[in-house]
Amino acid sequence: MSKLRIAVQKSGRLNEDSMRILKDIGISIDNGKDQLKASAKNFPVEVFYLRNGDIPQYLKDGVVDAAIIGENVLIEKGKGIKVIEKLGFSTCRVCIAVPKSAKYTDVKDLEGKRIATSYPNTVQMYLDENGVKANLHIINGSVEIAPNIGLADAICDIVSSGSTLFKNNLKEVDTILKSEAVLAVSPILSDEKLAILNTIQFRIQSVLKGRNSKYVLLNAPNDKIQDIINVLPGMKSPTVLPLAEAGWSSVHSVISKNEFWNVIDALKANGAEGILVCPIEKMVL
Ligand SMILES: Nc1ncnc2c1ncn2[C@@H]1O[C@H](COP(=O)(O)OP(=O)(O)OP(=O)(O)O)[C@@H](O)[C@H]1O
Ligand SMILES: O=P(O)(O)OC[C@H]1O[C@H](OP(=O)(O)OP(=O)(O)O)[C@H](O)[C@@H]1O
Ligand SMILES: [Mg+2]
Repeated sequence: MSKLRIAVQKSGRLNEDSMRILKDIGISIDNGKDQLKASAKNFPVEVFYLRNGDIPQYLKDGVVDAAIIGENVLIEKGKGIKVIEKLGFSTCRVCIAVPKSAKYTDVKDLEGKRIATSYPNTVQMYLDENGVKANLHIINGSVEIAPNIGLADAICDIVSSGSTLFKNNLKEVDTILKSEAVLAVSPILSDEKLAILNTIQFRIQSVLKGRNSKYVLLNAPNDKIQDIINVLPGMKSPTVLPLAEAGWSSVHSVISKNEFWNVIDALKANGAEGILVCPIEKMVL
């Protein structure tokens, strides 16, 4: 039986969360130190540990079948590679930044300027879309230093908290794209491998839904139950169970992380007591 070859970042910002999601979907890997390839013990998967920046080419060539990779890298180097799932970690944005003291109204201000970046294709696409001509300086790391040493008038790089820009006396002036880790797929994939990939994707979706939801249990007098049900979304409809104490019930439901605090406030306002909130490991719908 053939194995699905999945690439993950060998080391860096994506590695830990990538390995965690594989573990959470039940793929257990014996990863000896400095191993570049490892087979899962209990699933037809082989994991390849690679540089994030090299993965798009491996996907294009079909050397690996799928990958967990930063979306920004695919946009830069992976034209035509399909993303099948956004994974919700390593969120960042690719931005234009200029020295704090520089004047910047819009992208036209980059006309004729020198821009330092590790993402030349992404910047060029953005400039072309806006009819701006600028000179790109490709640097592989520490891009934020470029304006300070007189190498560039602006930079285009990844921003997350903004602290690297701040420390280098730069300000973010334009966002070219937003990125997060994604599951990407090679265009060359046999039916057998596609079936393995479908199983993996289904499991990932169950894990992500679980991560984005909370299980809530609460007690309430029976005359308040309908009001409480009205503020609970639930997967189907909330579970209502009688308590040992007459006239009281326990209500169980699932709440999305995004609306969590608003729902809790509404539950309290509608007479809920003893509210318990539990994490959900997986949600299989
Ligand atoms: N500060 C950040 N906050 C959140 N996500 C980030 C941040 N910096 C980078 N990322 C995301 O993580 C990915 C990997 O970044 P990292 O710096 O670990 O590797 P890299 O140097 O870009 O790649 P390589 O593995 O080729 O050395 C980036 O492509 C981006 O999607
Ligand atoms: O907005 P912030 O939270 O400060 O994050 C942004 C910084 O993080 C990344 O660098 P990283 O630390 O990955 O170093 P690298 O250049 O060696 O990849 C990115 O290239 C920025 O420099
Ligand atoms: Mg980095």
